[in-house]
Amino acid sequence: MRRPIIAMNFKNYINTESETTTLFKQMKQELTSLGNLDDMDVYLFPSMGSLHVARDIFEGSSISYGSQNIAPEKNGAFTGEYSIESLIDIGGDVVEIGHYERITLFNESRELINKKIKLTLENELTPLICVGSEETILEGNAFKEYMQDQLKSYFKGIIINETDNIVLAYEPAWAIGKKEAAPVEIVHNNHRLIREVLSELMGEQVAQSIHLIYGGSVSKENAGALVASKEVDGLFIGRFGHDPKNFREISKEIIMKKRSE
Ligand SMILES: O=C(CO)COP(=O)(O)O
Repeated sequence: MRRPIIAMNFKNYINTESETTTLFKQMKQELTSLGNLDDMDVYLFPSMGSLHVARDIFEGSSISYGSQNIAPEKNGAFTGEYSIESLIDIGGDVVEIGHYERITLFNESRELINKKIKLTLENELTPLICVGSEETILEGNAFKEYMQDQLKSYFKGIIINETDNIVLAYEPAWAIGKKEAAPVEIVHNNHRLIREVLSELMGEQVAQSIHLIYGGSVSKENAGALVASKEVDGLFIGRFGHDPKNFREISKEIIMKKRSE
């Protein structure tokens, strides 16, 4: 059984120590008010300069935190990058890799993403890998072909085991930063197709162990419908989770829908 996931990417929206401290304390309180979350995974990706705040507030709780990016190697000459050694040192256990903004704004190649996935798995952390970030709406065979190509290059030379904790976040570029999320039918169908591709590449058993979540303009209004499919293991929240009350509502939808399956 795959564990349901509540994930949130803060990008560079909330950056100061005081803002982050206030927000994280409120979010922790809101999540606590939802009861025991031992059957869920909560992954938060603060703005990189605020990781120490996440450590101070979430260490020892069931809320995990991680970095929005890492250097492709453990250490060395990578000016301006964040080392996985720092993340491990600060108690992080999840790494976001290959977000659409990393690809378009910072020219990340598939080869580089492949190295980051390898490094994360070698260090026994959880990679949360963004996929499907194409600019145009792709469905059916066109989407499947895109995914075959992307996943082949992302996992090149990597042997995946059922016991590895891997999360793929389907984040179509055309639904990021918008008013509305991708239509529910497209999300559910494309998740099914991603799983088919994973099965072809890695075998059914391994494919079934990989988590698939959706991201792109997730809100308290659309969260319930988006997670109402066994193919969707959770959501990757952005802007519409900045208000702790909205974050609570979105989390509640995920918890309710996944527990009732
Ligand atoms: O990119 C996202 C999560 O990684 C989604 O962001 P928005 O929800 O703000 O569109």
